[in-house]
Amino acid sequence: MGRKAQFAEVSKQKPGHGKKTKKQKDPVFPKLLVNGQDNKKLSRRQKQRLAKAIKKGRRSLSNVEDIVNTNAVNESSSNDNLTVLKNRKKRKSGDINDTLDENSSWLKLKKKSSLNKKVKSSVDSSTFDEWNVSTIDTIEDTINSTEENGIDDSNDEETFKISNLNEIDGEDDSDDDGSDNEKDEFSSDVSEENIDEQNDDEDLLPIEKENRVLKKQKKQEQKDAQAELQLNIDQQEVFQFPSEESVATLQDVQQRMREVVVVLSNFNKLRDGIHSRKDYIDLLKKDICTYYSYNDFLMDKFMQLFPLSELLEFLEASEVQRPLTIRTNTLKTRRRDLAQALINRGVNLDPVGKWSKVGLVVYSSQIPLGATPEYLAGHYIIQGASSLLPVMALAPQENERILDMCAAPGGKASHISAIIKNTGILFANDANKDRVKAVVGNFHRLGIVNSVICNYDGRKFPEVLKGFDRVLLDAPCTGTGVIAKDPSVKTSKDEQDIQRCFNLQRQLLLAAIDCANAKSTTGSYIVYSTCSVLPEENEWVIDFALKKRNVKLVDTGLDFGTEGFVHYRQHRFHPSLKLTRRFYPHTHNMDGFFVAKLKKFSNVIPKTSTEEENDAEDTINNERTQDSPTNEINNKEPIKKQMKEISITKKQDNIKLNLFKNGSKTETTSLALNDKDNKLKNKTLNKSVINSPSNKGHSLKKINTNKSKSFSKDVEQKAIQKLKKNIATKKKKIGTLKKK
Ligand SMILES: C[S@@+](CC[C@H](N)C(=O)[O-])C[C@H]1O[C@@H](n2cnc3c(N)ncnc32)[C@H](O)[C@@H]1O
Repeated sequence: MGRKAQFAEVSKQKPGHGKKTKKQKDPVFPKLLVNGQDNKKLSRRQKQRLAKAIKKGRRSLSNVEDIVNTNAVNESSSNDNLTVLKNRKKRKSGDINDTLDENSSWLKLKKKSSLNKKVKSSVDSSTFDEWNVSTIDTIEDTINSTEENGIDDSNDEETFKISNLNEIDGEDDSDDDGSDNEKDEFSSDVSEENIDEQNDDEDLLPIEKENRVLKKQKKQEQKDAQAELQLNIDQQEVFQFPSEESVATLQDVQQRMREVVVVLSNFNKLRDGIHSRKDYIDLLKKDICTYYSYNDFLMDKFMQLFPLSELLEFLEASEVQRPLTIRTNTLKTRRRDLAQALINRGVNLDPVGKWSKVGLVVYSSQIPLGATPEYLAGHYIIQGASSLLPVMALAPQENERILDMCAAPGGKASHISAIIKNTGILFANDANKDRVKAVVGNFHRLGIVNSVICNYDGRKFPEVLKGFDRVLLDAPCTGTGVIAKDPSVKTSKDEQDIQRCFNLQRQLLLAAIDCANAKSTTGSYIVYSTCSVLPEENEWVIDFALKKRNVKLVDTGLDFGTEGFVHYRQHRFHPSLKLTRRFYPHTHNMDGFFVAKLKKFSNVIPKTSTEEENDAEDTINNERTQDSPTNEINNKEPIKKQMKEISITKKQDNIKLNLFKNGSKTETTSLALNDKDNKLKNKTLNKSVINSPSNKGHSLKKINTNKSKSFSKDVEQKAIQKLKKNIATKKKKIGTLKKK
């Protein structure tokens, strides 16, 4: 039964009836079995499998011995094997001619192929027994000599022996045809590896596979680094400015961005001599906007905020979503138990960092994290790592009265409740009715029972309720720190949005301060936070509050993050602003965030500021206030004009004297130096102190000559005259100093 081997030469296969007979050839047995000869050459795959199998020690010793025997070489005894090994070593060291061993009659090595070297090196470093090593070499040498000497396969005995080995191994060669043999080259290490890996992959544990992937990545990184190095070398040549007509692909744009950054980093040396620094910066800005899809306005803002190299890092990080994090609800479970429960469900997670005891970072999950039984039971809430920071800074205490002024959807508010263990009372407020519903849902799920959820405009909250021990203001903002989450920010923001935001933020912050009780025995702290990286929405707002209320900045208690700005471009903020904290996606691997902690030391609201607050409220309808940051930052014309009106002296003697002259004399507002000898001013001009960091010991008092009814016209005139005199003397002094 079955098909019979055709020992006679059959030139053509006869077509049969069935499918099998059409496809399958008659079995062919090695010719050696018939007449001791075989002209079948080994395919590359066969050779690889052979070498690998031996290397792995898969083949039994006897099989290999058989092969060696059939090679007609006297290597059956262990002594002989030793000899082969010795010869191999000698060949390596060049002590003997490659063909001086007993195989010299057929083993003629001219040069070693890459595979040969590769297998040898890997075998050398392995722990396989020496016998196998020598055998591999012998066989590989056979392969190489066969190929490289171009020995006629049909007459070659050893070739048969290797093919024989394949048959012993029982491997199916049906996929190896003649064309395979023609392509038989051992030149590409990479393809070798790939094939090796494919074969090996089946045997590997998942962790080993991951390790392999990591190694691959490392290799790729090395290659990239090399390419970058080359790029840097190339960039030593002068960068060619693109012509206006030239059309660039996205790749060209990316390359050009890097090149321009390099030129700008060493401008004098690397510039082309034709274009100015501004030309380069403009080109870079244009390219960045094209590449990352930002509008000009926001890119200007970021370019003012970050040095160029950091800017690219920030933009790159803003393209990638931050790792998903969850917060353990300690009202219901412990982090360890939650982690274990989620791991059991196939979630791959870790603690978020040493700085948090409740955060877990989730690398991968086989189930949606918003639908696990643990989630539904309220054991955790999905919350960005940076969202934990403001509540940590607030450090709420049990039994306190706490207000979260902008609470929806309730992530931070529920964190507060968990920390104070459902004691005291938490007011969770939000102006948006629909979003308040989310607070209700979350609080139910998380088991929060100490809260009052309300729906007021935060600016009006002091009229509703005051006297809180702590207030959290997680203010609405432009969201420039969370671009990865909401890429629409890239193109949707303009100057008006920022202005609208910081006006609202300033008013909300003043209201939050007014809600706090300075006489609280446990607190009287206000934490202000935003997910924006723009100073207009952060330092600027805090600086404003420092001037308008009896508050001071205190340490946030967060031991990481970068310090807030004290200087930003031409602007100077109160020095204590370095106590605030900034977080960036590119440096802290979390959303861009800002956190400031204020302590209220008096419930008295400085009187003069009410008028300005009203002014600020007016600006919510898109009017610009005098100290509007965007006004000063973006509109260079008003700054110059203002400077001309205000600036009288600067720096040299560390005193700033400012005089406002807006139109007619009746509108005049003046700022005068509060010198000790200036009794006139001390007596009459007891208005709010302006906390300018540049005052350095001198306080400036504000005189509103028009509105102040407390002093006579006479005193008013005297004050102005004395002030003018002072200014003249200062000017003179400065003039002489400058001359010197
Ligand atoms: C950044 S979100 C707050 C996120 C919240 N703290 C949390 O952790 O889940 C800002 C919130 O401020 C609210 N909001 C905007 N204007 C407000 C106002 N005038 N008074 C109170 N809340 C306001 C928005 O509805 C929004 O829910």
